[in-house]
Amino acid sequence: MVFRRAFSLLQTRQYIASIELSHQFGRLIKEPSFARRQHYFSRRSGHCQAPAVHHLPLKSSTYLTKSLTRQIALAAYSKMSTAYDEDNFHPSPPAHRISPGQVPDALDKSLFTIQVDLAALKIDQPRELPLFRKQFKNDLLLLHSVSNIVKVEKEDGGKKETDILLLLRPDIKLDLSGMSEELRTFLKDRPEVEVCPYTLELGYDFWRADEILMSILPLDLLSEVPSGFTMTGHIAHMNLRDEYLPYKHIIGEIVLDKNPKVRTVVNKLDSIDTVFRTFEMEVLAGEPDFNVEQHESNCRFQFDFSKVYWNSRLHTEHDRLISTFKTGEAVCDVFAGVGPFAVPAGKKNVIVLANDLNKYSYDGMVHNIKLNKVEKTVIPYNLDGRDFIRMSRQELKSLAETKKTLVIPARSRHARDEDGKRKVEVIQIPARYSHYVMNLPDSAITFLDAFRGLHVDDDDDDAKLPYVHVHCFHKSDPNAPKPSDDEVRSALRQRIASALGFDIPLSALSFHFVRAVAPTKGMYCVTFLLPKEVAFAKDGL
Ligand SMILES: C[S@@+](CC[C@H](N)C(=O)[O-])C[C@H]1O[C@@H](n2cnc3c(N)ncnc32)[C@H](O)[C@@H]1O
Repeated sequence: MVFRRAFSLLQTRQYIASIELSHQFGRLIKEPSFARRQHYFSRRSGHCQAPAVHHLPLKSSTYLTKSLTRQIALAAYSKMSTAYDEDNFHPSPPAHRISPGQVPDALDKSLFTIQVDLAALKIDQPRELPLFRKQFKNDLLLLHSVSNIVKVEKEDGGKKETDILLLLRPDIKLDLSGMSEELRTFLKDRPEVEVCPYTLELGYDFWRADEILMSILPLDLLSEVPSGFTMTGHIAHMNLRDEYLPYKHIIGEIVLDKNPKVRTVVNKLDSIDTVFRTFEMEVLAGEPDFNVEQHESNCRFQFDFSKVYWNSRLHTEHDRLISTFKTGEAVCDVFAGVGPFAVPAGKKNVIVLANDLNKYSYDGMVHNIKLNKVEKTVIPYNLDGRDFIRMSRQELKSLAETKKTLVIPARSRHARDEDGKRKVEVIQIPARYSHYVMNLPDSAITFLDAFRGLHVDDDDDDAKLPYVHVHCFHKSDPNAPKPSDDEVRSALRQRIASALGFDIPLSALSFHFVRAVAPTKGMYCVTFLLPKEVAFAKDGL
């Protein structure tokens, strides 16, 4: 079947992004997903009027390689030769392409203004406006963030007057051509409703970041316009590819202008630090302020983004694991960062012993424990992960023996008992952990040997052992076919078995795919009950 995909000029730009996305995941693009995307984009943009279409004669089996993606994108974009398409109103800012040698210090925003000549109805009876808008809605200008009602002040013989204009679709002309029969008949019956000219100005504020970037970047850089970023507090964090670096400050300025919540735009300078998972960053635009406040899992986190690890894309993973922890259970968070697992779990009255080797992460965690009032349930440590696992068992045991219970006031001040006193929850401190969380995907598996013999001093060898949630990356060979799920699982099992010094069967492991970090690199969380053979191994510790 021939895969003929029609898409509008406006949608072309979204199309570039969506092809790129699908390409990254190496999927064959199928017609239904395109249809859904088209629907979404046209709804979102509001540019739904009679779209201009370009038929792409692609076969359904066409695999969109990077170069094909670019060719399609450029072919489609080259059709957007004029800033304003007469028949189909999908405006784009005028092109002012800059080259690497001529990058201006700042963007001249006045260059992005276009004027569009429209026909408008002069409404003599303002109370009729709602009626007009309803009855002739298909004849009216429909453009996101632009009102189709305009008030024009004028002076008539020293007297100030205001005309109310209702802007019509751009393909409707002053001679009434292009309008619906209904409106034409109406105007015949109501000669007092005049059709007059109106010049609409669309300036820098109107265009989206990707539209401006499309109009300034060289043609060969249009296939992956870098308007995407990850937000951490007020910081937009970009990951610009080398070819976009000459334009980095202009790109940063546009991102800053177009996203009201962004105060600082940074670019990652080098690959992630191997020990503490932090990275060097450069400020592209805005204030050089790295102290952020981020909200996640109903908690507030404050930290210096330049000194600690934080990834806003992990929030679903944080929530997923936190939802498996039950009130009164004990959790050991080996690589806790500034507390995205530990603090929300503590808020659920889960007892958490949380550790991070990075002094700044540890300080951030201590701060966030206080900020979220979880001092009773979350205990911070600043140790190496292996040492921490080894002492974790004894630490909880002594806590359970010395403190025995935690008395935690109800979070709500309004939760009162019959005597009017604030309600409290009394929690028995367990002697055993229910969960170990190990989110250091690059190397967490290599710490698993620390579990050998961890329970050897236990009196009761039948008591339930903890779940271990170990995060890890799986990298596949970019030149080989994509590995199957079974192949990935088997490879991860082998690494875990070798670190545990125990041939753990595949059936004892459960695998959760967290996210694709790169086309050939996936992040996983592997969960298993600590095997008895490991916990009671005589050769450990
Ligand atoms: C990927 S981050 C995860 C942080 C947090 N759990 C989260 O989900 O966002 C890994 C953390 O492990 C810490 N870390 C790295 N090596 C460590 C080690 N040997 N012992 C303890 N913590 C370590 C880093 O400082 C970093 O905060």
